[in-house]
Amino acid sequence: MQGGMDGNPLAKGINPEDQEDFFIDISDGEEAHSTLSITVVGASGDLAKKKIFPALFALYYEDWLPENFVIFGYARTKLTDEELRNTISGTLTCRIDKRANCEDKMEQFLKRCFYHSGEYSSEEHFAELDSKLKEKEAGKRSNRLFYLSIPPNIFVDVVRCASRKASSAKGWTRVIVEKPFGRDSESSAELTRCLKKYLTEEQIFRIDHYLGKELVENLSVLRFSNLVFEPLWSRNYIRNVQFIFSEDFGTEGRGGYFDNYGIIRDIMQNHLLQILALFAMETPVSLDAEDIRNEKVKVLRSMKPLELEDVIIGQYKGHNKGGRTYPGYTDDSTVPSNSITPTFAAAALFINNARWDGVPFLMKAGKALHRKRAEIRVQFRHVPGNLYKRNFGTDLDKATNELVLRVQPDEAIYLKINNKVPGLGMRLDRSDLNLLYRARYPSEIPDAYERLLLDAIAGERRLFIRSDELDAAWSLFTPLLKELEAKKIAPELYPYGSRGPVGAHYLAAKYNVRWGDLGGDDD
Ligand SMILES: NC(=O)C1=CN([C@@H]2O[C@H](COP(=O)(O)OP(=O)(O)OC[C@H]3O[C@@H](n4cnc5c(N)ncnc54)[C@H](OP(=O)(O)O)[C@@H]3O)[C@@H](O)[C@H]2O)C=CC1
Ligand SMILES: O=C1O[C@H](COP(=O)(O)O)[C@@H](O)[C@H](O)[C@H]1O
Repeated sequence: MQGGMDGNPLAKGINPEDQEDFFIDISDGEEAHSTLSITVVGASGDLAKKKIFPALFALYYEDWLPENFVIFGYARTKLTDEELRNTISGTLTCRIDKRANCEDKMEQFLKRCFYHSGEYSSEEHFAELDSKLKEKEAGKRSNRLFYLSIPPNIFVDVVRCASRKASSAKGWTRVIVEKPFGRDSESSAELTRCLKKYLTEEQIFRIDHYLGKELVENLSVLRFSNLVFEPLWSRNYIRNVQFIFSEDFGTEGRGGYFDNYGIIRDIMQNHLLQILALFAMETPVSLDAEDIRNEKVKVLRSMKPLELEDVIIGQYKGHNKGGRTYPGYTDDSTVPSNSITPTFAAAALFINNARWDGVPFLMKAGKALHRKRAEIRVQFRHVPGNLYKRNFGTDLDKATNELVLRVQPDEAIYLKINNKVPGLGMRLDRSDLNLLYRARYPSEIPDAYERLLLDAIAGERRLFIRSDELDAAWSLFTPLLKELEAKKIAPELYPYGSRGPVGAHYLAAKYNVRWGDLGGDDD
């Protein structure tokens, strides 16, 4: 395997118009003689329909894909090429939908989409796929990307078959692996060991789609390119940092998967921890993938593994509201009725290094809560000897600055500041300096999967998880997960659509923290 197209046009700030040149320049001058084949394994599934095909179409629509490309769907379900195309065009909803010529572009895109039905552990079926790929590649140098959008228990079978029978003979072969990467340190290490029998680390692209979200990508820009923020980024000025994920729906349809994992593995150990590592890392030597990932690993290794006392867990229960019945987690037919799997968790984490000593990093993640939201909240310390102290009464917390990065929905960055209310008196007000993306930037925000697919095609690994990062992440959570399971700790129940278990408030209060998303002025 070798990387032909190194560097990401997006990351390097290259305009879409210059993109053809970009690919030609760095892919050894053979664009016209090379092809890109993308095989979506598990093409009949939910993620493929919801995210992967729409992202590929958006990339095609905006001319980010190279001139010669084909897309194959692979799964056991028997489908014709036409049926796959109908599924793609029928279910496709993405940001491009309302653009000019969308239908024509879709028609052209669908002509590049094909399907092969096969078993996941059959080398013979992957050899058949290889023949079809070769036919489309027509003797050109071929780069092949496999996207494993399948349950993890079949990752290794697919990688074995694909690497033995369908890897590229003349170009690179890369594999995007969806989460979950194991259930704990041991199973994750075993998965990595098995994958590495067939692939090098450079060929494995472990995806965490939160790293592809616009605001997460912007986190480093905000910090490292603004003098007003970088000097404040430490225990000297920051009192606590909060990483919050909430969904206003339950496990609907994914209960079978979810019950085996729970919210800590589903959201905290990966999405929230990855954001935390990006937030807290030291300045990397450069923007190179290895330099960034080196710094993230250092942060993760500086953290104290979670203990039971640092965590509270919850599970949503059914209830009636406004004449509507909301199901509880265990009402889901794919979930055991006595399940104690957490659908909510809050945790306090600490980084034992000079920059962050003593600063609580709080995480909160839950399903079936009162709203859908993902955000990073940075609460700053009090102003020492604040001249206006008496204007805030006894509640000094109301006078502290807070920086909020709203990852979704309605992306925004805002800073809560104290301001004088205009008028003759001296009344202070907490106001927002607000950068609301939809007001500032007219263009739609690309979906995370677009960015990540493009990165994988370009061989840019910055936003993918390296195996040592994964080990470090699991080391933090594995002892806690084992203890929760061994002791069969029952989650605190919370009503579907509520703000979650009260325990989350007590946990925060233990560290003198208030959740910024609840009870505040932007709640
Ligand atoms: N859906 C989502 O929102 C998200 C999903 N993911 C991850 O992405 C991957 C794909 O997710 P999703 O599309 O929801 O998964 P699905 O359960 O829809 O599975 C994808 C395809 O895999 C095949 N499959 C399913 N179960 C089995 C099985 N037990 N044995 C063999 N094949 C099976 C089916 O295809 P066929 O029967 O045709 O072979 C199915 O269409 C998973 O690893 C998931 O954890 C990650 C983030 C979000
Ligand atoms: O990885 C996952 O993410 C989704 C939430 O993703 P988002 O981009 O819609 O915020 C979550 O619903 C799912 O449980 C989890 O596996």
